[in-house]
Amino acid sequence: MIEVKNLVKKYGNHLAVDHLDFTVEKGQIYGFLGPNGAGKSTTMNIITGYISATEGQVLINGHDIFEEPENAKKAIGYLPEIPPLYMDMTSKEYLQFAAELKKIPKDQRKRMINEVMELTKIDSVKDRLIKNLSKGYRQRVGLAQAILGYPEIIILDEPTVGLDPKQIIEIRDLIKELSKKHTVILSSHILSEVSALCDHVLIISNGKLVASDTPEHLGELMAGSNTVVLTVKGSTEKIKSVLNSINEIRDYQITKSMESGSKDIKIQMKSQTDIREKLFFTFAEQRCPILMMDSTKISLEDVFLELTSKEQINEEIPENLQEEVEVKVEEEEQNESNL
Ligand SMILES: Nc1ncnc2c1ncn2[C@@H]1O[C@H](COP(=O)(O)OP(=O)(O)OP(=O)(O)O)[C@@H](O)[C@H]1O
Repeated sequence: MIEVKNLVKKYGNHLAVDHLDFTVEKGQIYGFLGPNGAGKSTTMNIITGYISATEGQVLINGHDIFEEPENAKKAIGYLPEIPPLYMDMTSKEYLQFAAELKKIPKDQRKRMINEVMELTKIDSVKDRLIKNLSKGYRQRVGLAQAILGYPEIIILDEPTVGLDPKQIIEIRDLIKELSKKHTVILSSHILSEVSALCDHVLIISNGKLVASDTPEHLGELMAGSNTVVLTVKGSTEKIKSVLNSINEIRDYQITKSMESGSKDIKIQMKSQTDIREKLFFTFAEQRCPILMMDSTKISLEDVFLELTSKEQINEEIPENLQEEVEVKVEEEEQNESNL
């Protein structure tokens, strides 16, 4: 439905979008997530034909947004970060103007405008000048404009920014409702919003796509997901032999504990299996008492931070760290025995 191929956008020397590739399938809500300045708005502005790309291609239902803009844009309704509203028009006048621009047939305009005003709950302010509307209502007018004509794809840049909690809930409910018939792409830096609303998350950092998956799957896949932390009494050698014998363990780090003769261990599992009982019995067999054990699950917030902080993008890092940590522990043990 939307294919973004090798998309690049440079502002002067600044690379705002760095070779993006992704596909958006029909009938789902996609969350475009990233820190400030990551390139979300730039990407959305390119997909919707607002600005040009430096390199790459965007196909909307097979139509190139740059070469066949009319055909491509027909399928898209867009609410930019700052809705392009005309302050001296009333809400209804603005929607009539938008209907003309969208070339909605005259005999359908009135009905469609009434429907979107009802959907976005702006009926009560339809005759008020936009400049006299609150931010929340202006946002709704922008949204009404985006869904006018029922385009297949609705793209919303930060749709709930500046709204009060009640309005946020209403707009989210509306987005859910829209997703029954439309494909929705929304950008946000509110993680709970993306978690709650989206079927699929695209995480962008420094113009690059760093993850593309369901919110649940992202949590499971990340290092640290389904993590168990323990404090165990025993030598590093014995602890390692126990940990190496458990297949479900993907990765672990051992550090010196505050408790004398003990080690702190952080374990990442390969899957969502609960291995706490197995750990208990295997350490017990080796006569290594577990002094503390706790399991944690990763949130989308952790995934976001991990993926968007430059230092940790490389998945190799945990393994390298593990080696460093192990060497450190061994050195410390050596020092202890020398004393
Ligand atoms: N017209 C422009 N001229 C020069 N640089 C720009 C322009 N528009 C955006 N940028 C820069 O490109 C980068 C990406 O900006 P963009 O607005 O796409 O990010 P964003 O992810 O939408 O951020 P935010 O969440 O803050 O809106 C930023 O570093 C920004 O300063």
